[in-house]
Amino acid sequence: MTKIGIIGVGHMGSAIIKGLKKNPNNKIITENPVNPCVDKLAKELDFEVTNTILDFMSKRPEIIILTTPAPITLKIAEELKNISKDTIIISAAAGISYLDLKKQLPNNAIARIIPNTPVAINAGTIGLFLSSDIDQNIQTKIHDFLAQLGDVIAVKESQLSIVGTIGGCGPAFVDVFLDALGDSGVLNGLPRELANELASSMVKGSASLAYESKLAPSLLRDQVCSPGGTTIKGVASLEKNSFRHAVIDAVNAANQN
Ligand SMILES: NC(=O)C1=CN([C@@H]2O[C@H](COP(=O)(O)OP(=O)(O)OC[C@H]3O[C@@H](n4cnc5c(N)ncnc54)[C@H](OP(=O)(O)O)[C@@H]3O)[C@@H](O)[C@H]2O)C=CC1
Ligand SMILES: O=C(O)[C@@H]1CCC=N1
Repeated sequence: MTKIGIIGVGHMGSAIIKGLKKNPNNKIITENPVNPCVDKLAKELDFEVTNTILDFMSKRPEIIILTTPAPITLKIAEELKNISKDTIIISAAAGISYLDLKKQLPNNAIARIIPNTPVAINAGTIGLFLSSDIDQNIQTKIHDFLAQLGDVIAVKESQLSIVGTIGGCGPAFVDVFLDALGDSGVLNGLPRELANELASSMVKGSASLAYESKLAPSLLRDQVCSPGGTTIKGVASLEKNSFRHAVIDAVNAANQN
């Protein structure tokens, strides 16, 4: 049994809990200000809730994941200063540096991650930064622990921001695309539910083909565009409307910390 502590049961914290609960060997203890929604979720998913850091620390979690709003994450880290030095700390707070976290918790192994909401179904993309001063066995333990939530992409800390923007913010950009695809189905007479199912199934399959084949997206696109056919007309329309530039611009806008 691994005792995992989650501080901050909001959107990201909840998604991580859902993913971790698939493994019966994970025992989840959380800390969050009193919130009936968190208590309701705790009943549904069967995890423990505490409302103070002191109470939380008394449960002796082996691994702590910080999914609190970025601006208060260092304050939370400071409140954890009496935690056992063997406790592994994993911060999901975007933009909070390793050195700043290390100043608060100098004796603990600390990892920075940028996960994404698909961790809820163990299909996440998790950008990971591990400092080279962390013992190799602990690095492996952290990597293996996170792998139960999805694909772990280990990078330098300087790369974590863009990795987090594409991997962490990306689901929202894909959701905008899915929503627009659904609208186009409804515009052409499909019921909304069917249109949304069609759109998400198509994106799931296209992403899996790109991921598994490792072919460049431009080659996969060429395989769909029959000469003089319908798809190339749609692709030309996307180009006319600066679709690719809009995507690049969205990532750059989100990546400005
Ligand atoms: N959402 C995402 O997809 C991703 C988020 N992240 C990171 O995760 C973190 C949380 O984001 P997100 O889940 O979206 O935000 P939410 O606002 O949904 O969740 C934040 C949670 O933290 C709780 N909280 C606030 N203050 C405290 C405190 N003092 N002690 C304990 N818990 C507290 C809030 O409680 P309450 O509201 O009940 O008061 C809330 O449940 C951020 O640092 C963000 O950068 C990283 C990658 C992806
Ligand atoms: O919107 C945010 O700030 C967080 C970080 C990555 C995804 N969500």
